[in-house]
Amino acid sequence: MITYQLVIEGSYFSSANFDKADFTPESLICVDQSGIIDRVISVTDNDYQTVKQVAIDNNVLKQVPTGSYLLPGFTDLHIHAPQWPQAGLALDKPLNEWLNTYTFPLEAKFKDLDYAKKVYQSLIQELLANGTTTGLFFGSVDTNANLVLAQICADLGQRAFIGKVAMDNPEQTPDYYRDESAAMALSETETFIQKLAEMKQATGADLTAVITPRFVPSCTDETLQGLGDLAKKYDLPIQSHCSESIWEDQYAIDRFNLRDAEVLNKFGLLTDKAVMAHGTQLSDDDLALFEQQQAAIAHCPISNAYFGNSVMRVQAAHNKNVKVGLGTDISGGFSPSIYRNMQQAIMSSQMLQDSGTPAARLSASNAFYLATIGGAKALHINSGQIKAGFKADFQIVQDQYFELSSDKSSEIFERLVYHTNKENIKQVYVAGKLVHNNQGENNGK
Ligand SMILES: O=c1[nH]c(=O)c2nc[nH]c2[nH]1
Repeated sequence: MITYQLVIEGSYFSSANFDKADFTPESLICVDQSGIIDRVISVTDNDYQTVKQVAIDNNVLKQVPTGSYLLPGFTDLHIHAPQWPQAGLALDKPLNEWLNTYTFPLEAKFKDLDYAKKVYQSLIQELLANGTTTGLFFGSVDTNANLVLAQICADLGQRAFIGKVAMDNPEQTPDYYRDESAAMALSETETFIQKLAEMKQATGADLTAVITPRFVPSCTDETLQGLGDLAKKYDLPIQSHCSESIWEDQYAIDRFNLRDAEVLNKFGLLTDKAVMAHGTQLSDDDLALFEQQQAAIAHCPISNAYFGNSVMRVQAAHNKNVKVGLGTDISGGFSPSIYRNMQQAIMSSQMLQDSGTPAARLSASNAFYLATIGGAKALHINSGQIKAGFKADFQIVQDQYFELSSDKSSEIFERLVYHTNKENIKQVYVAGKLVHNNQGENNGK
């Protein structure tokens, strides 16, 4: 019999598809030494008691307490790591003014590596505590600060996709915060790719470099083209913003006489490994281009309420087979919680429908799919489902109203989506490793 790293005994929820979350009662979820779910054993299976006993003997059994449930960890598809000190602040200006007034000055401070360390330590702890097991991060322009972020993710066990932000267009970026030239933007990106690969090798951490043009306005043509070439050369994911606001959408038309998505595609930046944030202004033709390229959208519903000028059409994108996941967009979005973003995604979709877009509404099951399978598909990772062959990324979540509300599984599920706070997330695992413990070391074992 395989010696497991971890065996969790409990009931769990996992998305079956976009429209349905499955509930599975009492099971053993067996995690192998490489952090992959090897088997899920039902209480009615013959070897349930034997496997459980071996797990007890090996001191690797974790029992989910009554009234708590195992859920897959979440993927956050859009986080600006250096904006963490600004989360919940400075949301009083439209995107372009917000960048220049508040955000570029803040990100420029990350040349100071002590500051970077302090902020990134706090951010990663907070994300893990909120059940986020995989994050797709924009760093800052400064390569060394991005390596500090990567090291902290490695130390704390956060699976991380990280990009050195490239921005070199003197017309849209300030003197104090930009890559000096296209050549510098590209060579620093390549340095970051190589140093991250070395760190991954040295630490064994799950780190991936991401090609990161901030957005079309921030970059010269040469940088956009060079980044497209680097993405191809190293076969890497790409992240940027696309049609986030009316201003950004119009900027691409004014400069290129093309839609924002078409500009990204022209430079080789809209690939099947691309994750484009926001997309509130995407047209049907843009969605068709996303589908053709198999590119994904990071839906950031809280941030979109401030900067997006409208609600992103998640159902329309999903119906066109465009991959969609959720992003907090720290700090355009004030909350580090994907739960808060699931709730906002549902509420915003209701408003979209009420304002005349038919069949726009999202359910709790839809939002949960976006937070789990949607994000994982966008990044091509086997995460977000509790199933053999998937990464053992989990959160153990307490149902606060277990004793006074319905015990129907579909209603427990909705309660978890609507009511889970950081305090209710008792433990979080990435690839079978405990990365957040809000329960005391031996409690519940
Ligand atoms: O929400 C956003 N946050 C940013 O930092 C940013 N940069 C370009 N476009 C952006 N949108």
